[in-house]
Amino acid sequence: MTSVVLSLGANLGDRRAALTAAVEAIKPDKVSDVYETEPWGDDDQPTYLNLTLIAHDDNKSPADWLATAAACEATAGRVRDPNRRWGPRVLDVDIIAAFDTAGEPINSDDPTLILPHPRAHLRAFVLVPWLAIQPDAALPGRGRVRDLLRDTGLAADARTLRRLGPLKSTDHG
Ligand SMILES: Nc1ncnc2c1ncn2[C@@H]1O[C@H](COP(=O)(O)OP(=O)(O)OP(=O)(O)O)[C@@H](O)[C@H]1O
Ligand SMILES: Nc1nc2c(c(=O)[nH]1)N=C(CO)CN2
Repeated sequence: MTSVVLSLGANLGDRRAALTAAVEAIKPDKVSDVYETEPWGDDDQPTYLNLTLIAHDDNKSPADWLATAAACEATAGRVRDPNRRWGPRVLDVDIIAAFDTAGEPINSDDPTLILPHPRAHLRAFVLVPWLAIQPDAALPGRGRVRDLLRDTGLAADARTLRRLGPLKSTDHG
């Protein structure tokens, strides 16, 4: 069995619909509220809706989770622009961390699936929602999420996130 922490983001089209369809497909154990977040890495694009979730599956390997992520992105109609890194997208599903049955982190340096996600510790839009659903969350190799948000340059970024409430809520964009 693996459990995974996934970060979902959308900043094109019906952002909430894309997130909803993915969450329904993934059937997570816990889902954070939705946050509206400023674009990270490439400023010239619309704001994102982001959430973080925790899921488990007795039969899935990390590679199977990556296939699930890709299937959700394809269903949402994601088209990749090979010339633009961190550009806008209808849906992005990143695997932040994976854990085995004993709760031990699964590490990978295979470029098709790097675990834990190599940029997760730089992204308040991943860590703030994660901490909200798991107060003792720890990013393997980086320490407690609570400490990362308090002790690194992320604290300022964290304050720019706008919490919109649960995904199923009908208010907001
Ligand atoms: N932990 C991971 N989660 C998701 N994809 C990963 C991971 N590690 C490596 N990849 C690979 O990265 C490739 C590019 O992913 P993607 O286009 O979503 O990157 P990105 O979201 O633009 O940037 P970033 O990787 O910084 O989030 C994927 O096809 C996948 O094979
Ligand atoms: N706020 C925000 N910025 C991003 C996001 C995202 O999900 N949210 N995803 C990116 C590609 O991984 C690039 N930048």
